[in-house]
Amino acid sequence: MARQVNSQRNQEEAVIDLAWPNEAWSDVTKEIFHQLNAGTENGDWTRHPGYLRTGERRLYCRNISEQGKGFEYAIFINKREQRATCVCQFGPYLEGPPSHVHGGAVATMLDTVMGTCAYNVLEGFHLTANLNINYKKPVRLGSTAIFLAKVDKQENRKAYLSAYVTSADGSTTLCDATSLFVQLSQEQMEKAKKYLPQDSHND
Ligand SMILES: CCCCC/C=C\C/C=C\C/C=C\C/C=C\CCCC(=O)SCCNC(=O)CCNC(=O)[C@H](O)C(C)(C)COP(=O)(O)OP(=O)(O)OC[C@H]1O[C@@H](n2cnc3c(N)ncnc32)[C@H](O)[C@@H]1OP(=O)(O)O
Repeated sequence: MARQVNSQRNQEEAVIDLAWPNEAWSDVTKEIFHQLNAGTENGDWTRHPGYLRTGERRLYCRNISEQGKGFEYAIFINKREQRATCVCQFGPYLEGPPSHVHGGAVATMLDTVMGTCAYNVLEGFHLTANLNINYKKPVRLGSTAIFLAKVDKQENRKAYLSAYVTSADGSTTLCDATSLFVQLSQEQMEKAKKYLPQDSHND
């Protein structure tokens, strides 16, 4: 269920944590969510809240407010292992090839899962400098996929990540990807400060 989280910044703007099962989630999506969420019990994994802001700005992959029509997902982070795992169900508004998911929608989730991984396990803020994707199999619209991302190496401000996407049962690799995220310099952070939410809700 979505959880209302009041944002100190702007009372009329509700900040709702959508990274929870809702009635649009299939049994498969819910089952995988509960398996991943079980990993948070011993503290190895944490669930990354997925905020829907009801103001004029929205995180792109949280912008379709009709439940189940867009990206339905939750991301879990393992800080010590520098990894992230995401369960994602692709709604009917994400169509590319008939009855299959648009490659840009899959790219969005790859960018988001690797970006969220970098954001949670590395120091500072990183932006995507490069994203390479190999699309191995088409993804059926309405299906559930699992995204697994990790930090492979860091060189100064550069962080190299890789990810792959599997079918819900893990038997089929749908995509694999690599990316380069670059940490914002002090000077860039100074300029970026005005864009960062004042409260703790950075997602
Ligand atoms: C606006 C500020 C916001 C701050 C908050 C940001 C993130 C955290 C927030 C939320 C996270 C939560 C959830 C995540 C969800 C979604 C976010 C996903 C992430 C994105 O969706 S984010 C948007 C798309 N992204 C951009 O909008 C970036 C545009 N771009 C730039 O802003 C600059 O391009 C930058 C900063 C990347 C680098 O610029 P720069 O001037 O600071 O650094 P420089 O160019 O010197 O590069 C340093 C070293 O990286 C090497 N390098 C650079 N680019 C390369 C490439 N393409 N291939 C190979 N190597 C490359 C150089 O070769 C050099 O290497 P070396 O040091 O070895 O010489």
